[in-house]
Amino acid sequence: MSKWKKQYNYSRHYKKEWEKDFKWLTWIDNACYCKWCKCSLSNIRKSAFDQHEQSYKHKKAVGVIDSNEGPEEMSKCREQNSNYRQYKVDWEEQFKWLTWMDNACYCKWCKSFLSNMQKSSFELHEKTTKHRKAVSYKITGKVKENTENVTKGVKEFEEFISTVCNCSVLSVEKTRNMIQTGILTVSDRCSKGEAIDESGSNLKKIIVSGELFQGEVINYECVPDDKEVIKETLLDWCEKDLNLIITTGGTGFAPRDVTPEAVREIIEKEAPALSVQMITESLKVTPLAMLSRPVCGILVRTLIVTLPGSKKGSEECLRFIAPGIRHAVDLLVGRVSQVQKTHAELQTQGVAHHQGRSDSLHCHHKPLHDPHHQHHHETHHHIPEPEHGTSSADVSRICRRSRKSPYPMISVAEATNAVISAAWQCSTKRIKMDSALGYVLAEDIQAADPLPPFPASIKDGYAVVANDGAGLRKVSGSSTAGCKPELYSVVSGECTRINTGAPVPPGADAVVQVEDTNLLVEDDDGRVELEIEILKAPFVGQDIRPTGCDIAAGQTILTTGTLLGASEIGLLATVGVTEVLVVSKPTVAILSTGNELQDPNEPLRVGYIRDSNKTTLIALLKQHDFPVIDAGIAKDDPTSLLKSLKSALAQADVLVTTGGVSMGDRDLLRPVLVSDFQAEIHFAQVFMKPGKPTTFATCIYSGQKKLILGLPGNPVSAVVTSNLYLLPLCRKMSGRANYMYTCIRAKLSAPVRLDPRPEYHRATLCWKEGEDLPVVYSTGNQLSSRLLSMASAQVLLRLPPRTEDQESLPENTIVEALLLQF
Ligand SMILES: Nc1nc2c(c(=O)[nH]1)N[C@H]1C(S)=C(S)[C@@H](COP(=O)(O)OP(=O)(O)OC[C@H]3O[C@@H](n4cnc5c(N)ncnc54)[C@H](O)[C@@H]3O)O[C@H]1N2
Ligand code: MOO
Repeated sequence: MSKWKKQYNYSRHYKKEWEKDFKWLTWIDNACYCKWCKCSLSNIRKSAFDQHEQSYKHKKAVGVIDSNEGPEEMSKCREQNSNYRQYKVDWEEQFKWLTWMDNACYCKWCKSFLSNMQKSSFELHEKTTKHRKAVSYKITGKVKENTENVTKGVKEFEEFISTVCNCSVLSVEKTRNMIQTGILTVSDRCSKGEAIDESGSNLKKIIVSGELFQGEVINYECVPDDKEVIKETLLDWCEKDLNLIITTGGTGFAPRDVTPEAVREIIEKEAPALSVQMITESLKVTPLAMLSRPVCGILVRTLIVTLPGSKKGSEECLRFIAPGIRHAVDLLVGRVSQVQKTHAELQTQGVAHHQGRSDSLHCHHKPLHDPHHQHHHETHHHIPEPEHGTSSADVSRICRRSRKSPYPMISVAEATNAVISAAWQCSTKRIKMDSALGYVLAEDIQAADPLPPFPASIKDGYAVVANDGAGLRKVSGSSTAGCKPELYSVVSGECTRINTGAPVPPGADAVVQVEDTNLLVEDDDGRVELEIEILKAPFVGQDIRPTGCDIAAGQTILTTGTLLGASEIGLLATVGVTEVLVVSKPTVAILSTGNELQDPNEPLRVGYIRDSNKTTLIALLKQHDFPVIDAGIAKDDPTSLLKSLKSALAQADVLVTTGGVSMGDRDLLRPVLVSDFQAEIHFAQVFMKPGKPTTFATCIYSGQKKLILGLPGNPVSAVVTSNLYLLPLCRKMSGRANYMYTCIRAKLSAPVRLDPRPEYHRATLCWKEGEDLPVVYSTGNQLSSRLLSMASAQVLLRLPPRTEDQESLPENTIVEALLLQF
């Protein structure tokens, strides 16, 4: 047996023993309790155990339970306890998969917390996509971490996975969207071994092949036609959060056919259209399909479908419903991005023909949805929303809150990538040229007519016939800007006075600037030039802009994706395009959170501070030309937060909150987003200063995708993280190709001490005579609360984290500086 498997079984065995024999401690959620006196133990270190055993409360509780047995039981407990501790040491030494920190047990591979150490939760965890993804991620070497065990155990672990989980190690790509499936064959004969389960194994083969959808078979069992056994098995599998359960058998008219009845008793919602699809299609194959009684439905997040018992019938029925399975599962588990992708595909591709895989909603008969089904902004699917006014987030058990953030700490690059990847480009709209400044063009613009529309003079002077050379000219008229080009024509020996931009008259083929002429004859009162002398022989075309020399008729002057600045708007005016199609900008709502906050317009109350974050961020967005909504101040209680979030989400594409994202018992943003909005938290800890607890989540609200940036409450943290994440996000959504900030290199004017986290240090910028690079000056104390350090800052210096070898950077070090104004 492989080492992994041995360790695995060892742990199982140990836990069983522990649960059976050990009377003193127990685990609920991720906390350890004393069974006697029900005290929670903050950690499971020896010192804490010893101390607890000596406590009056514990001794009394032991005595109360059984005054005679108490002391004896206590010493048994002590013995068990020390065995347990020894076990833990051995366990940690040998078992590489799980580890303990404080009072929680977590998986070393994927860093997930395991809420308890019961067999079922371990097994369940091993099969999660997250865990297996992490394992395969490390094994395939995509992440270079300190994975001593991994490199040692690649082979062993592969073997372990294939033995224990009954499947092979999967690549990251493959595991991402796997539909975790259970196949339950319902047959008296197969369950007794009197017949071979061909249907179940055939379904398993089809699913594993990935031919229909990306699926993996987590459970595969054969049970008799016994309603209670079927129900029990299904309930057990649903508890493991399988995405899909397929039963085969027991759906007919035979007296013992009870699968539909069993399923109907446990599902919360029926999915009759799946049954209709199976029946409709099966009837085309055989009239006997009228005797099948499929029932499909949902229990929590698991879809259960009942297929007929025959190999052929079950395979056919699975194929009939396969096109809807992926989307159904995405909806059930709230895989927001996937749901939106499908909606977007439906919109853009319409009805495609089914070829091979059915892992999409494009089926060969007809679209499963109305072809008018819109992209996520107009989707009709109902992803659960908080319908009630009271938050369902339970934040009452303060003592048991996680003492370590359950979210992994990620780098700024990873965080940026997560935010940017979640962004979509806003829809397009036609707007007036005058309001188009700062928008991105969503169409090419062509010039309808040439510029100049006629040959125009480049100089103030005289339009002449070049061939006449230098010498005397009779002045026959004048062409001023705005006059009709054909007004005068020029013949040999004559010339016309002309101004810059005026049309060159017919006959003339050169312009001589006034500086290259002399006046010879004028009329009596000096108002009219009669004759002039050309001092230098002109050449053909001299000082004339030919028709269309700036812009040709039909020329594309601006292309899709161009950011409309002043000159671009000017070009629109030039060609007379006064309305343009542009990419809309996202609407951002800003919500402050905190009981201590008050409106800055009101006199300061005792215990309060003025809310500055909202004002700062609204100004920042205005400065960058993004529409912004003031979503007010939410109190630090789940229901107030829920109300404010609902109102803000109803109005905005992007919601920015400040405060309430750290580790305090009043930091409620994440619990409320998860419990009430089924939001997906993409990250909640970033390795940076300031901005460590920056949180990014997405959810569907009123059928529309929403992006939520939960920024830290500290005023500097909020504005720094806005520059790093919010502005690039808004630019990306507005269709800007260059959505990131600009960085330059600059020299430190003084030494700077490094922070343990990569720091975004506020500084001013100045060019010094003779320096090759600009020099930067720190704005002083960099406390995250000190907005003054941000006030005059022009750049954020990206400083590396402190290491043992490098505690500070000396003067003149060249550092990267992120420009705040560009
Ligand atoms: N145990 C831990 N505590 C903290 C950690 C940690 O990792 N473990 N992280 C610290 C860091 S870093 C930051 S940053 C802050 C972020 O905290 P929150 O985002 O939860 O924000 P609050 O606690 O609500 O407020 C922090 C600070 O900012 C003031 N504030 C909040 N909102 C505003 C506003 N709109 N205008 C002006 N000032 C505001 C608030 O009064 C607090 O002083 O957490 C650390 N703690
Ligand atoms: O990460 Mo916090 O933003 O340093 O103060």
